[in-house]
Amino acid sequence: MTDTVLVVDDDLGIQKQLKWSLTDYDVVFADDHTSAIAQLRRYEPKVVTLDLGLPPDPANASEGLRILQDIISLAPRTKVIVVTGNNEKENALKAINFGAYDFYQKPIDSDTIKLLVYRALNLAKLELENSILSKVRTGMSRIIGNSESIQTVVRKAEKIANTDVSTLLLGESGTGKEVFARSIHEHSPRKDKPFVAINCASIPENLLESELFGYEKGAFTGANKTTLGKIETAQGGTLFLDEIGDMPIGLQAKMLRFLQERVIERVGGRAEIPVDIRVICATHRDLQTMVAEERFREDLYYRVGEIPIMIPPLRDRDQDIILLARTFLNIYREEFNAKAKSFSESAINSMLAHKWPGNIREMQNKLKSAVIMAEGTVIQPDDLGLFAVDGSGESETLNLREVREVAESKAIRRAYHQADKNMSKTAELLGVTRPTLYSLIDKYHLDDLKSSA
Ligand SMILES: Nc1ncnc2c1ncn2[C@@H]1O[C@H](COP(=O)(O)OP(=O)(O)OP(=O)(O)O)[C@@H](O)[C@H]1O
Repeated sequence: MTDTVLVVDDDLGIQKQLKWSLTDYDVVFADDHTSAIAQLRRYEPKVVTLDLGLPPDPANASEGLRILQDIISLAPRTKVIVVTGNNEKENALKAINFGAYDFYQKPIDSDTIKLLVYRALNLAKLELENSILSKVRTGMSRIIGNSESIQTVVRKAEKIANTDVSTLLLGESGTGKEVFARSIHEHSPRKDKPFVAINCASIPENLLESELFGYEKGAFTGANKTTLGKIETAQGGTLFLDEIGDMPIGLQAKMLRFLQERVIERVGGRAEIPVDIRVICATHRDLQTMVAEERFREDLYYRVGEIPIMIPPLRDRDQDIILLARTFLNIYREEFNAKAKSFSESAINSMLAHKWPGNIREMQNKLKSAVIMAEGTVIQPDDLGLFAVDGSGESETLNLREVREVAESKAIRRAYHQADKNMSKTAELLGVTRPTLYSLIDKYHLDDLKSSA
């Protein structure tokens, strides 16, 4: 089948020229926003050439950039080659920043454009193949993210999915611990059996035992019938104990026995009931410190954490921030039938600069309200409740103290990752002493750097 190339240009002469140059392809045309989007939907071209100077604003690039953003948000895999006039380098760079594949300047040279289209098409095909392959290969499709940090964790999770070792998922709130637990279950031999989740922090202490272990009729006032606990209902499958660090110390001994001997007794019962389940635990607490402070049993700590997995915070996942934001934008746009379709450059920069203390859950909340609140089709930093920042990640504020804080925090974070989280090396890279580094970390509340030091 011949590949289709969409040419968006209002100049008939150029349309003709491109048609003659691109004889190996089916070339279809559009000359404004509406027809461009209609052709995109109809032909789903892998490659688009787009003139930036289009009506109603042919002298500027605004309409072209708007079309570009819409193409990228509707069909992110499309390779858009932007055509600009002379001396429009700034717009060309802007376009690349918005996700254009490449640009070239008029006048059009037949051989150059042929080569560009050929290469763009090859790349688009390769990416498509790769994405199909990687879906088959990794399968953990619930987990969105291409960054090295998240892919490393996915690979670990895939390896342990086939085993029955107890896994302890560590990470800040909202980083996706439950998503990982479910994915591990779905990729394990237990996948056709139940996945049962219980949050130890959300159930009052006096109820947690019966919730987990079940109870016999008459075990306590109100126990009218024998009731299975979460552990028994997970029989054959996986039990996910979220916020294990919040388990009362009194219950930890009973938990340990269940994990060691794989038998339980219901509350008020005597019979030992054998259970065959995989256990995955999670916590955002520092269990090692809790062990040192005798708030968490050491033997239980080793039992639940045979293999600990650290899920990185969102701020350490590079471009995944944008990938996730685009994904949630598409989901919420459909859910709320809203018109917001893309992000302004400043919104993208502000998301990349934000620390995301609430991680992916915070991003979901911010995007939901931005999609609902945005006035136009393009989401601005304001809609997200974020400060506008420019391309270098610097805050637009003129307050020198804030400017310094943003710049220094960013440099510290970069050095820290470049130094592989080694504090001495980080200090060296920054040209400060270790004590100075620690005091800056305190001053700017970069707490996550401190805890993993
Ligand atoms: N990589 C990801 N791709 C897509 N969605 C994700 C990803 N990680 C998390 N989410 C979504 O983010 C939300 C929070 O994830 P989840 O509940 O798993 O986090 P958590 O670490 O268990 O949080 P908490 O510690 O507060 O319980 C969920 O709606 C989840 O679907």
